Amino acid sequence: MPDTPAPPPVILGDEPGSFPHGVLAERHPAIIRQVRDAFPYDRAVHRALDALLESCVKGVIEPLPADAHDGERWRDWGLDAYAGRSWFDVPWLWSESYFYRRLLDAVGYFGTGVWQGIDPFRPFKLAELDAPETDEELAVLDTLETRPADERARALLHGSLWGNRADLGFRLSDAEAEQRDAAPGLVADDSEALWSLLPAPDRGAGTGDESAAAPTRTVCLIADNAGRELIPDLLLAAHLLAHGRAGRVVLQVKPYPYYVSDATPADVVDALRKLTRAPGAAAGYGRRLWEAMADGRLTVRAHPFSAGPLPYAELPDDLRAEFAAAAVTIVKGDLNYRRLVGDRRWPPTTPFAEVTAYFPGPVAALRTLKSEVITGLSARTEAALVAAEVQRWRTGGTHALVQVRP
Ligand SMILES: O=P(O)(O)OC[C@H]1O[C@](O)(CO)[C@@H](O)[C@@H]1O
Repeated sequence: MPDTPAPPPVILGDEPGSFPHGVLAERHPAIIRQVRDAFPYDRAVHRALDALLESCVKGVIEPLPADAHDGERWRDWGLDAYAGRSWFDVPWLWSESYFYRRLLDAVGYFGTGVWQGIDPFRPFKLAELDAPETDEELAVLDTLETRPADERARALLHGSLWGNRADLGFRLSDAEAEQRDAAPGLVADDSEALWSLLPAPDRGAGTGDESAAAPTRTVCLIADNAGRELIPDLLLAAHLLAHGRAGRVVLQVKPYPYYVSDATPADVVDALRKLTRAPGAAAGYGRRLWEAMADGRLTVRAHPFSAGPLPYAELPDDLRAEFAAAAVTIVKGDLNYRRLVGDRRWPPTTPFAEVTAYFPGPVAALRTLKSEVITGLSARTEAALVAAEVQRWRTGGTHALVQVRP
């Protein structure tokens, strides 16, 4: 039996001029500057932010404070092996993730002072939630309500997919991202396979009497960004519950602020309040979601692993069991895609099913492309993308994919 070939190398940020290097050397300092200006932080926080900035650009990975509540966990995740090394010389996935954990330390998020538990990205998240574009997107629901259920389902799935473009970390240092007239190209579309994993629509469902819906299975949704991505995710969840496509939706969010715009439980509540206070059909979605949370059909989880630096191949047993029992686990966004397939230099035509064979249950990725890793493309699609955009299609946020491993 020939040995299984070694996987391609893990992506590092050690190549000046490369995308990962730019994220570590330019985007992270930009995020530190934006966070510093967003709050009336005291001198101690400013000193800590200066030290982190120095460390990011010229220094090495520092260990967590000795009294860090999650020190043991980060040591299990590899901190002892990486402390003392350059941010650019360890797996990019790991160093990027650890940057956000160190940023929370610098602003006193886990401390005992006035900044304890204050999300350093909250101003950016609230500004997005209150932006006119968000109201415009919610107003579309009034029109959508007049369409047949299967058309609504497809529209809400696409809303969840393209909601991933709204990513503050991606935009904070790429201001043109919003203005760029994205040529929204789907580089892979397994949407029909995704729908086939879900129970058939319940004929009586959608009548508002969800109790009529057949007892169906759980859909896990590993969320990504708050605001204009989380709202479409919640709308999709509401539709699945209302139409018998899921008996329960488990929404996995982050236990603390992460990657600027990643959703926390507080962001879920903000999104629900936004919906319930919106005019038109959006308020009905908000009320149904609020009730579903209250009766357990919508469950929100915030597992520590969700804000960790490891690939999903290293899922802890409790999450493995949860995903194994689900009809499908929908994995949202670019970072989750990197964790799902492994942040490696896969040939783009590497089968998605091959790199996700370890995943304990059926899995679907909904992602806009914002980093280099890619799998599951046809040779024809790859050739067309390269001919049109060289390698820009990988990181510009203008292309997306729906990939499924049943
Ligand atoms: O919010 P998303 O879709 O996970 O995107 C986060 C992505 O943005 C970046 O920080 C920069 O593109 C990536 O490193 C990361 O995977």
